[in-house]
Amino acid sequence: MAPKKKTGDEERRPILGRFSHNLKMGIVGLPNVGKSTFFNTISKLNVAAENYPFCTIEPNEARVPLPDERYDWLCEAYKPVSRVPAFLEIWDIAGLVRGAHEGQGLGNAFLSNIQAVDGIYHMCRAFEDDEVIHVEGSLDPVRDLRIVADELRFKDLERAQRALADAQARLARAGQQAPKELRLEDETLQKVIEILEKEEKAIRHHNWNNAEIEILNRHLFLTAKPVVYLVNLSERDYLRKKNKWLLAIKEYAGEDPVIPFSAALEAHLVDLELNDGREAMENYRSQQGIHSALPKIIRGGYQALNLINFFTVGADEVRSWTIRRGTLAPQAAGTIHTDFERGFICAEVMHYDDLREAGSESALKAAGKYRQQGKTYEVQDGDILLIKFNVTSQGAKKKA
Ligand SMILES: Nc1ncnc2c1ncn2[C@@H]1O[C@H](COP(=O)(O)OP(=O)(O)OP(=O)(O)O)[C@@H](O)[C@H]1O
Ligand SMILES: [Mg+2]
Repeated sequence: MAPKKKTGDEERRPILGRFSHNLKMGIVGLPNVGKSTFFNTISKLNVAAENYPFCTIEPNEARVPLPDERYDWLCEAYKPVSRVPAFLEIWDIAGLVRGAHEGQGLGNAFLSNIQAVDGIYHMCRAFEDDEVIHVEGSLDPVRDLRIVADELRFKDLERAQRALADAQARLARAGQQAPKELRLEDETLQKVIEILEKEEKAIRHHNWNNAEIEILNRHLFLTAKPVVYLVNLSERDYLRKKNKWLLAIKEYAGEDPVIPFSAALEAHLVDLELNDGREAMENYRSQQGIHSALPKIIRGGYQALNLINFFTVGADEVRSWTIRRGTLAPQAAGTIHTDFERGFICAEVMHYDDLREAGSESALKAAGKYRQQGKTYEVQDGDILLIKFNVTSQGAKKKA
């Protein structure tokens, strides 16, 4: 069977956002909705995931292991000396209030934190608790989601207007000689303003063409970032899978994913694991019929950022690597080591699904599913790679 080939230009559509393999999610929402409770819980997952020695990077930055049964299976199959899962980086961001774009609350400092992340966990509060103060005075998650979304939109509008003024000044100076690029920038920014101001829509919800996406990626607007909605429920509502706001929240979210969870319950489970051990926690969980929402939340963030995994396997190490969807084999190899990219010759590729089906590497090879791929191969989620490279004969000379 011919391998899935992806070389045509039509398929290499640019993605909105920064091109990097090191993308971050930020937790955003009104004050007191449960952001830090959630953040502290996921930070502890690092401690709970015994075999990686940490950790919160900064008090408000955490690297969370990606739950992935493919990785677990590979570790079981190869029984390597060392195992390194993939991680998702998550930032806790202080609560935003109405008027932030005009400097209310932490205002611009808050917004620049959002500027630094690539995707947003937009958290809202759907739990009743008279002891926890609500900044807006009453419980209404859809109103709260709108407040935050509007602040981001207003900030984008302000930036787009400034960028447009700048582009138009350059256009005027260039006169007849204005390059096509500059005209396109002008048109795209006008469209951005129309969408934000007239349609009151987020930039990510418009269907942009490739040239426009490239321009937007120079600005990295806040409402262009992917959003995953996290609905923080009471333990009771989460367990009975009922909450009166959920339907309206889903309606508001449209195509963006919505994940109901309970920060209080997740905190409880992680503490149980840290105090009494994993087994005790798992026992409690299965007795009570509780499913943690954390794996879904972490994978949801990963998907929103368009991140995928490839693996390297062997007796020494099984490791899961993170790349952005659309990455070609040499650049994927470069995440392992820059020499691998510089001296890339080819990649030997088997897919996790094929390995799982065949049962062993030799059976997979016998079935003709072990392939050699060149520089134009787009790495697929679940590929297992062995990189062939030669630094001395290639890159080193080229560099000289
Ligand atoms: N699902 C829940 N059910 C009940 N109480 C909760 C739930 N989630 C969080 N809380 C409580 O809500 C309060 C506020 O939570 P937290 O400090 O995490 O909010 P925050 O969003 O980080 O606020 P800030 O923006 O001010 O930093 C805490 O007392 C926390 O215990
Ligand atoms: Mg907080």
